[in-house]
Amino acid sequence: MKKTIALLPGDGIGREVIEVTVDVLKTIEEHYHHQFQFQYGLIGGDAIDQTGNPLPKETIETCRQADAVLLGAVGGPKWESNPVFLRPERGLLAIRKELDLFANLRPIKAFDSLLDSSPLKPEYVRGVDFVIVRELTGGLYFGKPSERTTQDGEEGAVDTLFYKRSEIKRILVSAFELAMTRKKQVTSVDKANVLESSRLWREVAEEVAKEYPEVTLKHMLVDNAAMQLISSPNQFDVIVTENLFGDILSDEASMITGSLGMLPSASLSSSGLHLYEPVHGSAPDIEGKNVANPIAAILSAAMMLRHSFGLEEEAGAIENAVKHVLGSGKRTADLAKGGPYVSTKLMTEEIKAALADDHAILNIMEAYA
Ligand SMILES: NC(=O)C1=CN([C@@H]2O[C@H](COP(=O)(O)OP(=O)(O)OC[C@H]3O[C@@H](n4cnc5c(N)ncnc54)[C@H](O)[C@@H]3O)[C@@H](O)[C@H]2O)C=CC1
Ligand SMILES: CC(C)CC(=O)C(=O)O
Ligand SMILES: [Mg+2]
Repeated sequence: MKKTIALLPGDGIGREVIEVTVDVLKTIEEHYHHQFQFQYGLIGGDAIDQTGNPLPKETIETCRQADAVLLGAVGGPKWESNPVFLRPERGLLAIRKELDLFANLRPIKAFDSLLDSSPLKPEYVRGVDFVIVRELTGGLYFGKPSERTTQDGEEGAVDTLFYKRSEIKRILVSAFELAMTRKKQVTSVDKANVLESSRLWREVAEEVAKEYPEVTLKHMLVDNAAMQLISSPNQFDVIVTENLFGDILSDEASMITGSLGMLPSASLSSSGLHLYEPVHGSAPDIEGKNVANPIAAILSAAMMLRHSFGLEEEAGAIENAVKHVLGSGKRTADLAKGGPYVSTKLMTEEIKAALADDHAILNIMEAYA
């Protein structure tokens, strides 16, 4: 299979994890006889430095001409004093809007071998397998006005949380469709006791639920949801929520798996061009040290192979390789709890070796079938 992949490494550890993820994809290419063409694009602080724009139009063009997009992360202290329109994060928000990537799927799946890496008790973590479906192109991050203002003669600031009915409906439909392929349980998270946007969200959720009689819909207030994620994460199948709540809850939920460095994601659009990105940011505190956990990015690439290219076997092979390496006790620093750990590059080499072994075994089985 021939596919073009747009690569947007971005800043900080985004560059480090994309570099090694490309190595993993090249291993897949070699073993399964595919041809992946990689086209690089600038985004974030890197793009500001080189072009003065956090999302140059050439980057959008590169993405549009690709079959899928793989992104690292953006941001960092170097650009923190930039005016708001020149912040690296603007590039990320802009690409999400530009490509209409409204549905961000963030799977939270606990690996048995990492039960000890989570701060939660193993009995809470074992078997956890749910997906947060985060609305990605609306809500507070895109609301207008978003500015400094004056009220009662005093300086203040305003951000706006606005959702159109159609925006709420399409993300809920995505969540219900996903639930139909899983345990058929949707938990819709909102703050309907306070926010009008949440009351509209609930209304639309009830309407969409009528189209999916096999799916159970539960509403949960976001503060309660934050607590339930820690106290009984096993109750969840599909969580659907608006942009800001999803952002916060998914970082919290990552600790069930042991680290933020474990969570992959897929940002989906109705156009068929999707973007895949680890949930974490550019992690300036560990940048350049070869200690970042590459698994979130590598599993994002697996999601890309499955969702964008239909390469189920290849995606499964990456996931199995990750499982195997973690099962053999290899840990990056974030998972090691002060114990011995391997570098970003070594972890990737282990995953590539497991992929090669897995493939060799498959070849032997085929030969004797
Ligand atoms: N998707 C994106 O591009 C995102 C960008 N950001 C940006 O990243 C910058 C840093 O933000 P933070 O709040 O520090 O969040 P962050 O997600 O970059 O890091 C939070 C903590 O998790 C650790 N961490 C994150 N990913 C890791 C990995 N793969 N392996 C090991 N440890 C990992 C970091 O070392 C840090 O201690 C900011 O400029 C922020 O705006 C933040 C989140 C998402
Ligand atoms: C710039 C932020 C919205 C990025 C982030 O935290 C995320 O998408 O998870
Ligand atoms: Mg976030």
